[in-house]
Amino acid sequence: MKELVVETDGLTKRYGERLAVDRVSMTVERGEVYGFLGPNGAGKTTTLRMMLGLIRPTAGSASVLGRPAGRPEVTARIGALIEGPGFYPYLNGRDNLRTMARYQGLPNAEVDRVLEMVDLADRAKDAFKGYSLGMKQRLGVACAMLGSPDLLVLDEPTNGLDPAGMADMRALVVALAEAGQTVILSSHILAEVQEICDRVGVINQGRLLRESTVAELRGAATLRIRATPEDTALAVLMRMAGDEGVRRVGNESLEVDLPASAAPEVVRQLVSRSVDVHQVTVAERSLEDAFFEMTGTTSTEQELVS
Ligand SMILES: Nc1ncnc2c1ncn2[C@@H]1O[C@H](COP(=O)(O)OP(=O)(O)OP(=O)(O)O)[C@@H](O)[C@H]1O
Repeated sequence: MKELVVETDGLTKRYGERLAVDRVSMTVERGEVYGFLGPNGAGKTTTLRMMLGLIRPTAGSASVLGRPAGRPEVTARIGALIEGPGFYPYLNGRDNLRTMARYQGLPNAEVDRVLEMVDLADRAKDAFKGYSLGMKQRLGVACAMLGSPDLLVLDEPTNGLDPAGMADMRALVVALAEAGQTVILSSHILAEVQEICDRVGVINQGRLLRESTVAELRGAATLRIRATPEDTALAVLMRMAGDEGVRRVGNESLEVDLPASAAPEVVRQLVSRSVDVHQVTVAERSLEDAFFEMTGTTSTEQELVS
């Protein structure tokens, strides 16, 4: 069985009348990149803060590494980048990290290790204030990685970055994941989560709507086929995918509930019945489609960016 690094049970946070987090029960397994996905104000940061023991839940519980969240020995095993780290602007990157490392009783060699990891070793002697936003964020991740934490929590790590900075940050998370690091990454950017996460928790208005792998969330792929005569094509496809497994899409295409791997056999069967196959494409739902289906809202209403 997979080891759970995080497990929350009915985790709830109320601010006066506002229910910021509403009975969230989620799990994060060791070694995975968990995408915590939801629009602005959904309750992501509040949930993460409870996991880190920065705020207390109104009800429910969070356990991290098998212990109640907030215990000092647990917090010491988590590296977090939440709401931008506070660095000294006139100190260089390395000295900023050395200050943090000293505070945690870590040697200077550990600073050099994490600087390499985030690809900032070459710029380590430059003053922090001269760094680009992307470099500042990467230094924040380096800081969170000091002491090799069991869990890395990144709250909207690409927020405010330009496309190149975002790509760098995504590559960094992928590299960390490949090195076996467990990561929770919150984001409102669906395409980003789809690209780098193993599993996703979708949160909206404080409620966890779904927790699953990206593939499960998107559902099975379907085949889109344009073939004539359509009636014969329909009969062949229904024999292969069942009556319920074939639909007309638009004027000319048929959608079939079969995986991409079935495409060659589908074409063979159609051709053997003298059907002309004009086009076969694999139609995959994006995470964005799945999200909107779940929440029943449009991107403008949800302030989601993809
Ligand atoms: N300290 C607080 N006092 C009162 N309300 C709060 C507080 N912190 C958060 N909230 C409210 O709780 C809800 C959830 O906020 P939270 O910051 O957790 O959302 P989020 O998903 O992280 O959003 P974002 O992507 O904008 O950071 C919001 O309605 C927010 O206004």
